[in-house]
Amino acid sequence: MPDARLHVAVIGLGTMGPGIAATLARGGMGVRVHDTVPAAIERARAAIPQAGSVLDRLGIAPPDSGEGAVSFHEDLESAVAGAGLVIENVPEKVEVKAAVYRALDPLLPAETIVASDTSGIPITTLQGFLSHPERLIGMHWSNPPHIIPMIEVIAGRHTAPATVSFIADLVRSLKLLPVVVKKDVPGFVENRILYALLREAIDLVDQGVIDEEGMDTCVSWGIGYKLAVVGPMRLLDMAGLDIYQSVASFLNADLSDRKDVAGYVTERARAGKLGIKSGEGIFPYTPEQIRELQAERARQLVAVRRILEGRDG
Ligand SMILES: NC(=O)C1=CN([C@@H]2O[C@H](COP(=O)(O)OP(=O)(O)OC[C@H]3O[C@@H](n4cnc5c(N)ncnc54)[C@H](O)[C@@H]3O)[C@@H](O)[C@H]2O)C=CC1
Ligand SMILES: Cc1ncc(C(=O)O)c(C(=O)O)c1O
Repeated sequence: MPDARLHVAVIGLGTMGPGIAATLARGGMGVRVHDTVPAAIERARAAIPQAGSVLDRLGIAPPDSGEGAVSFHEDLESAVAGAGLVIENVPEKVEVKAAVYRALDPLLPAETIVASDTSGIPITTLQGFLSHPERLIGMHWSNPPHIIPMIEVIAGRHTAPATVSFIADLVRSLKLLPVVVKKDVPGFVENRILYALLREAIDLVDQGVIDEEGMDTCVSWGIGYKLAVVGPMRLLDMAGLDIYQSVASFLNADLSDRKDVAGYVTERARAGKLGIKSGEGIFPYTPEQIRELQAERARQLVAVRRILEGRDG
């Protein structure tokens, strides 16, 4: 069972790392953060307290022992020294993660747990790059990680049951929601659902059935809004399995089943249009718009979560 004296190393300080570090520190854990890019470490020095202020608005208080300290490390060795848990948050490329695990191997005792925040690389694949694979596990947070309470916990073929229990208990100790995924399939559960939805959304925009703004309004104020309150399996009962059977009997055959990535995405990515991180993707963003957008999204997500948790409204 993890306790507040646990020291956690967070490796990779891009989109996900700072929010994860802030959440762990608010849980009372000592957190050491590392990135190979000094500028990312410097950005994290501001991003972590910003995430902490959102945790304040969520009403998430530290334990009686107080908030954990966060320290910033340009070298991997000092970041992981004494860590009971290492959370890997480097880019979603097997070779990049493999290089991190090879670098970690000589630095970690055999019992130190390594948790990957991978979006969907099978954990069993990653276990091929780290000694003592029984201590490697998937711990898939969602963006923004300091706000979304659900964390997928995924065992690879070699992950020890005690490792699964440790991570699930740690998530609960943070007052978050662990979901133990029973099979190590690509994309686990959340991203298989999300990527099926995104594939269909992109296809419909690409076909001219709807434009980008209309798509976002349709999904956010329709099914997205409803799914925040009624999960898909309960929704089947709410709509009626007879209705689902009738609609699916003709619709399933018409849904996108493409196996590649749509040109709508690859063309933009090739042009360097990656989204907020590059100032333009599907939509253009000025730095001020990005700040306003991220602040407004945090405000709205906090308000919705407080209502769903029964604390407001
Ligand atoms: N962006 C998202 O919405 C989500 C991403 N994830 C997953 O989390 C992981 C990280 O994703 P992002 O934070 O979005 O990536 P990112 O590209 O924003 O950040 C990755 C960070 O890792 C650093 N890095 C690269 N190689 C490194 C190394 N060898 N050692 C230390 N740091 C290194 C980079 O400098 C960068 O700051 C990926 O596996 C991703 O699939 C999970 C949930 C959501
Ligand atoms: C587009 C996209 N891809 C992956 C993830 C993830 O959860 O890994 C997310 C997310 O919302 O966190 C995402 O939006």
